Amino acid sequence: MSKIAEKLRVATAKPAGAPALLVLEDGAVFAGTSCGAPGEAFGEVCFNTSLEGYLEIVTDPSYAGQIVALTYPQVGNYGVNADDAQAEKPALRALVVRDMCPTPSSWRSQESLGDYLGREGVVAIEGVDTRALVRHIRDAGAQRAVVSTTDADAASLLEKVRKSPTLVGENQVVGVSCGGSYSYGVADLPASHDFALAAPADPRFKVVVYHCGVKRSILDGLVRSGCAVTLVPWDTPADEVLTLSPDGVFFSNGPGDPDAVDATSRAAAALLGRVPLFGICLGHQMMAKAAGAKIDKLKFGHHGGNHPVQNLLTGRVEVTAQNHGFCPRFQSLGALVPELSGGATEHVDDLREWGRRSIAPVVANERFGRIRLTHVNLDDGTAEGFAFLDVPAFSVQYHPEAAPGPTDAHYLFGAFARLMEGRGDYLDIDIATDRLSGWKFGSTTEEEVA
Ligand SMILES: NC(=O)CC[C@H](N)C(=O)O
Repeated sequence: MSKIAEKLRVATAKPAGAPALLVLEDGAVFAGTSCGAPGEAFGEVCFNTSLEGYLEIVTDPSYAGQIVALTYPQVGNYGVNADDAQAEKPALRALVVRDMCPTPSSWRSQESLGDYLGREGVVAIEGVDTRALVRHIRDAGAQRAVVSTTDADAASLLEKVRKSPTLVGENQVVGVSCGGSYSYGVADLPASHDFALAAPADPRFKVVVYHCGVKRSILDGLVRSGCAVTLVPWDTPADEVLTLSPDGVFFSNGPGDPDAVDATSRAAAALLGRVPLFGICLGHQMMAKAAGAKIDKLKFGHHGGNHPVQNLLTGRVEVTAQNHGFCPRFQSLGALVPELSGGATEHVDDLREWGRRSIAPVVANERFGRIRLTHVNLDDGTAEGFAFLDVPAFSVQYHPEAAPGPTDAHYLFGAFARLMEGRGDYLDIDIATDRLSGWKFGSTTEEEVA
């Protein structure tokens, strides 16, 4: 080694953390070192493929009950800034990375990610071959796992993992919802984000948000589209919400198995047709369940920032942020309406077929009338968006608020505003000229606010 290289090695070497182990329920073992809080944490292991936005991922309440592995190899380079956090506290069980950077460099950094995780009590392991881990999960599927810095015996950890609870059937929303109602408005926007400066001053809509573990960026998206937001707990009865006389109701993202979150889907069923509705991710699943949809569990889910989704109304492909392990099945909502489905009478197994035919198919739902498939995942053909045609409501499985990820789909917040204005063409728009939300395709800040 040259003298310079040796000096560099000494200057950048970090002190080795305590030994740590990641053990999967199928017996796979990954050794590494601790880079967060000491302890032992159980959960379903998944991987997120985003290239940046680790704080947004770590603080996304939808990760409650899960161990998250980041595929980007070096994590923590630009530190942590509280304005980027999606919730006050992280809800994920543990974090797995290849290499944790202890010396962040950014003018926005307030502390290192490792220090943040330690302070928040999140167990984390580094030094894991995350490529091997991802290939393993891709083949074997999502499963229970443990990260431990306190037990060095893989056999003993495996025994504990196999006794730990599964994600399926557990209500994780209870732990990340709010205790009572509160409001969120222009004054609450994160001050260091450019858009906070350009937000509309006078909210035009009163919106109630079912807080199932909502990401702050979703609230920001609603406020930027002219909403004054009141958040209510996940199990608030629909009648209580209606006494607030909202212009619209929003169903938020949230963790865990949607089939374990009955009170929220019951509320969605009671509100459909009585007030305009919009749902994202778990909210999409809640609205679909209200219409009787069956929910599938995906083999290892969609967690990342580059999932291609085709908008069947415009034909355009949006690159989207995603974070879900479950998905409602479009085919379970009802029989096709041939005259609104290009003459088709039979459901197709692979929903990408509708994009090939340039058709946005419609089913007849027993309870709520006609429902249109508006968005499809181009990687695996899963359903990504529904619009009800006979009641004012629509929802998407992916994350238009990004955080982290691309903002191609931010126009959906503007669409919700148009829905609340009673416009039938609220979704049938050209992304490039969507002016209502102030969004200009390709820009990252609010440049024009109508
Ligand atoms: N981000 C979310 O809202 C996730 C929804 C649900 N918990 C799922 O995993 O599918």
